[in-house]
Amino acid sequence: MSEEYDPARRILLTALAGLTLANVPLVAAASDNANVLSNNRTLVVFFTRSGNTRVIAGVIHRSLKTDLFEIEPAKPYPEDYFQTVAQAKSEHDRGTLPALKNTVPDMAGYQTVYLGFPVWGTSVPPVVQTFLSTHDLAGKLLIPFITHGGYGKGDSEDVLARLAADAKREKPLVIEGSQERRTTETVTSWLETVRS
Ligand SMILES: Cc1cc2nc3c(=O)[nH]c(=O)nc-3n(C[C@H](O)[C@H](O)[C@H](O)COP(=O)(O)O)c2cc1C
Repeated sequence: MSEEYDPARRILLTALAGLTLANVPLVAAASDNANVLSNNRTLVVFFTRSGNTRVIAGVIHRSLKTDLFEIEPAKPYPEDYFQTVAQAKSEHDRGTLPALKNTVPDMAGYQTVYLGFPVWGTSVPPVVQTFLSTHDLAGKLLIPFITHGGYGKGDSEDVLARLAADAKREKPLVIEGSQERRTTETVTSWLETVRS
């Protein structure tokens, strides 16, 4: 899995900075119909680690008044960035698809699905592949939004074509996001200076 970053690249999503989804209703979490909104035949599904994809999901969710579902693994990824990269690489190399914490209760009720994820190892993260393998998107309009750390969407569209073969697919939004690797390395170096 390639995970080399160019430190000169700009951090994107600054225009969207400050937007969070802290209080939005999630399909999986909603038990009081809080997620029943005016455009409830459209679902925004997303996976995120460091938050970039969540910001975009939130913009779509609020703009279109859709339902919202966060893909989460049953066993969370490590908090440490480098351990997560190692685990993701191992899953990728072995073809492991981690189990989901939750599934969408009524996928049949949605006509349009926006699907957002970060590029991991030049591909679709394994847990997003689990989502695609366990939800029937046949006949639905699938609109991907993909964030990456400067190296583009990789083979994401091929994976979507394979795992959602019977969905109608829209051209994805592909957008560069900030790199947790660079942030981690910068902060770690800074900590060394303030500690001494
Ligand atoms: C495990 C892992 C693998 C990654 N692999 C790539 C990659 O192959 N190419 C790339 O451009 N960025 C890669 N990135 C960076 C993310 O795609 C990028 O920072 C993304 O915007 C993060 O989205 P998020 O904040 O929603 O998690 C990787 C990040 C992680 C954690």
